[in-house]
Amino acid sequence: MSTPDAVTTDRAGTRDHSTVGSLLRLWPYVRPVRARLFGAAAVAVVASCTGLVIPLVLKWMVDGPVTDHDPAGIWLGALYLLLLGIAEAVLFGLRRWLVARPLAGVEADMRADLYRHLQRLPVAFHDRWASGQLLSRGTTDLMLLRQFLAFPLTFLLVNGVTILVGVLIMLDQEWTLGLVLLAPALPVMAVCWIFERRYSQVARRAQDQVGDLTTVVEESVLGIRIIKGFGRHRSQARAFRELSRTLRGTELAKARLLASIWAVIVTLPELAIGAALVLGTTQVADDRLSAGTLVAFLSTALALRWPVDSIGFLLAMSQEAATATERYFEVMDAEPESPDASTSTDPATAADADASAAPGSDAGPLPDSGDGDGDGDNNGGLRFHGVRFRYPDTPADTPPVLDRVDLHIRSGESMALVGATGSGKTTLTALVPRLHEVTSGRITLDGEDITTLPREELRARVAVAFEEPTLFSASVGENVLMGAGDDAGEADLDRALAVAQADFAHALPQGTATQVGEQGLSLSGGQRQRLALARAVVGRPRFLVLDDPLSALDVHTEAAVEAALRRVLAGTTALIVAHRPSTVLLADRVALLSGGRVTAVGTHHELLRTNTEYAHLMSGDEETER
Ligand SMILES: Nc1ncnc2c1ncn2[C@@H]1O[C@H](COP(=O)(O)OP(=O)(O)OP(=O)(O)O)[C@@H](O)[C@H]1O
Repeated sequence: MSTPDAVTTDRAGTRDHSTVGSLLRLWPYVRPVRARLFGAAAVAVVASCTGLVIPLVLKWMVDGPVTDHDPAGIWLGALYLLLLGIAEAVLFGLRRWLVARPLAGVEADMRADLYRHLQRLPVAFHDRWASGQLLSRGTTDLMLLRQFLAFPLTFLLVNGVTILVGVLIMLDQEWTLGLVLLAPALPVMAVCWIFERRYSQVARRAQDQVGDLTTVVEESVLGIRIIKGFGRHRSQARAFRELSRTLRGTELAKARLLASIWAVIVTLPELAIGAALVLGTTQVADDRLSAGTLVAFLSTALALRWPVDSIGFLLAMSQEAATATERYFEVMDAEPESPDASTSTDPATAADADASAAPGSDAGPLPDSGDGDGDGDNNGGLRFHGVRFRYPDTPADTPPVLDRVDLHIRSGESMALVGATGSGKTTLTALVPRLHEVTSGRITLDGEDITTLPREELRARVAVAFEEPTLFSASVGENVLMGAGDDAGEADLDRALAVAQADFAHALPQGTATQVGEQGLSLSGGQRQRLALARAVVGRPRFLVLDDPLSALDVHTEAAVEAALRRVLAGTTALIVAHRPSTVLLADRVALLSGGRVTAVGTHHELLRTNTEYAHLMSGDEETER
């Protein structure tokens, strides 16, 4: 998994879209609600322009009823102003009502798509990406996008139109004063342009740092036992503080940029209004301008203050939304698991596959794997043919983890896989359900190449249980039945629990309906392992791949589990990663993985006699076993 820092620099370096270009990618999600969004924008434009009529009513009042001392006219003018104010408020309320529901829907759809996509991305992607980065994309970034669609998107348009209409009204009132007010337009636009470029970089940095911070929090919560156990809370807190200080620095840089653009955007127009006021007053004194016109002019200028002032933070929010869009699509653009009936999409993988001269490699006939079983049944069971595997992210010149692995587990047989730590046992088991794609060679189930099977079917045939059992926040029963089809019921659950020697589940406070917490933390390691095993067997799989799933069990429970497994799953072909002789003895035969290859296959006792490496690996617990 990448370090948080690596993720930050990595992702920040990928920016090559303009703000508008990035935001346009939201269109497919916005399309279904475009009518409401455009309707809301139109309503907001009308509401905002309604506000601009108020200065015109004021002009009419000053030059008319006020000058003529006509109280009835003044009351009428006041009524107009009241009605205009109410209309403006109602229209803005209507705008909010129009967008609230559809935009919540857009956010929910994008989140659902992200979640669905994450499920379809290969394990290699998840190995590479820090979970906090994914979490922050699914939460903070999507929230920023909804806010952008609800507010800055509309108001950049509304304020633009309002400013345009306001300027036209002012030019119409008195063009000389209008030009004075227009003078700051060019410098303000130049500042906005510079701001947009600078802000985009800091915004990206800040959002990546939020992802890094989320990763640290998540890891600290998940690893709280380790942190406490090793007394690492201080160093963990220090790491968190440092990241959080860095984020604070970035946020302050954002604030500084925002403050400087705000200073320019507010100051220049204010100076222009001041200048127009002086100029207008002299014109009124010289009788070249009516007092009402000056009042209307200045009221319009003041009414435009908010639309102009808000441009700074509307641009900032848009920039953050563009960054959020980029971050969202970085995940969405990642290639999902290669489609069924094909091999890896990794170019290095393809090159390797071409270059491979391994026996049994792609497209050739399936020769005897040379496993020495001599049974003549080449196709039954689970078979590895010249399998070679290198992790996609490792440099091309590093030796592959697995190199020309040939192994045949006969139908109905259980094979233990033994090897030194780091020899690639877990990696080999992950290839069977296609959690990773072989670099070259092939794996067959009853003669069928696994790459020709739809993934769903493959994973229904092959059940897996890993050493580190993950339980979800659901009931015990739901966790176990995850391993079976929708039609599985209580009887299947009870049978699976019995096979996995997990009858303790019935004694839990609410029996199998008891909720187990995040990762089943309320259960012991051995209990969790047994539930994970029950999940693996509940669907009566034809093939079972167990990555040392009994490591947390005592020898007696382990023997009971295996005896039950043998009885109930008589027709199942199993590959079981084993570290202890007690586990190895439960299998029919043992394969030794060494230097990326299967170097010996035989029974436990045969290998003990004939293979020194095996004998060495098995020594230790050996004596207790005999
Ligand atoms: N996602 C990964 N990316 C790159 N290399 C990896 C990845 N996962 C494992 N490796 C490397 O592959 C090699 C084999 O690892 P693997 O987990 O398969 O060994 P193992 O035999 O199961 O070990 P153990 O007995 O300790 O569980 C190791 O050198 C490991 O560092």
